[in-house]
Amino acid sequence: MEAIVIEGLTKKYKKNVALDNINLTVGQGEIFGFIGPNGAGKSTTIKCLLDFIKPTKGIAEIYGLDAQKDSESLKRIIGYVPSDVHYYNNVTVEEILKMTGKFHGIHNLKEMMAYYVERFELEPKKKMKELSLGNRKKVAIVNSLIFDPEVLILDEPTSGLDPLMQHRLFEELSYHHDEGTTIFLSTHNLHEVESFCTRTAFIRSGKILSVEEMETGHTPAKVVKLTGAALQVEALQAKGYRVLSRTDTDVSLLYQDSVKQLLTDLSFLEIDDVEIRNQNLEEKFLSLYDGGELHE
Ligand SMILES: Nc1ncnc2c1ncn2[C@@H]1O[C@H](COP(=O)(O)OP(=O)(O)OP(=O)(O)O)[C@@H](O)[C@H]1O
Repeated sequence: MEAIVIEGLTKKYKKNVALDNINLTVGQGEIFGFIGPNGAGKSTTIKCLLDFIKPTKGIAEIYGLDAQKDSESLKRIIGYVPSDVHYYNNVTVEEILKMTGKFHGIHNLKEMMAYYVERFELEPKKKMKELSLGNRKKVAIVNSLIFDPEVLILDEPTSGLDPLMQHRLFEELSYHHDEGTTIFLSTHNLHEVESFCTRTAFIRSGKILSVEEMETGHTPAKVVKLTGAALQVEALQAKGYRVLSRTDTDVSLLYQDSVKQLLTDLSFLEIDDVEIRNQNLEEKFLSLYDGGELHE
């Protein structure tokens, strides 16, 4: 069964189309990255999944349950970390975790609280209003992990965390993923996506531009830099190579096919030097976000 299914999801705020007919599926046990520039529609998608807002059109389902109609049941299986953490000012960290423990019927709450308080260096007696941004984020993280959710929906979970806490968070996420939790991770951090996610959707202006496999085994595009006095690359362009940059003596090309074919194609050129490397996610990200259309 798919863990998350989104079909034709659309959200309009008057004339502003925040989500434009998006389709996505996330498999059970996946770590799915969700990445896009500011205002792309990431939080809107998440808010529809959690029934915080009603979509204008379309369907969002989690484990076969409708995000809107079955939101009460879904709250029992989804752990959520918001991008901005707001709790009542006067409640303490301990009180929040106890409420979560009661709601989810955590039998070993005391033990779990002691574990997570130590892992994330929380001060249980502190009131929320006394906490810094990063410490409030840590409370939300612990609150989402403590009941072993079936699905974790994380909206920029590392923003505000110091590097040690970011590392601890990913250790905990790996543990929960190994236990079978499906993770939906919205982030601006390309490194997190590259090193942690199995697949990633790129969203811009409310539209899904592309969904990429992140796992090893996937052959990334190659960036091929050629040096030579009289480089004739028109034949390569006709074969689908894309010119990324060009000077009198250098040409950088983007190529996505077999390495054997690449070497054959290059053997017909007068080249002084060649450098071949994999396109990294940052370049992929920029090529997807730069300009009005998806470049391929
Ligand atoms: N309550 C609202 N009223 C009107 N427009 C809204 C509202 N909430 C979001 N939007 C608009 O919807 C679009 C998507 O916003 P959203 O918050 O989903 O983006 P995001 O990808 O999460 O951005 P960021 O990375 O900056 O958090 C934006 O154009 C935003 O201005």
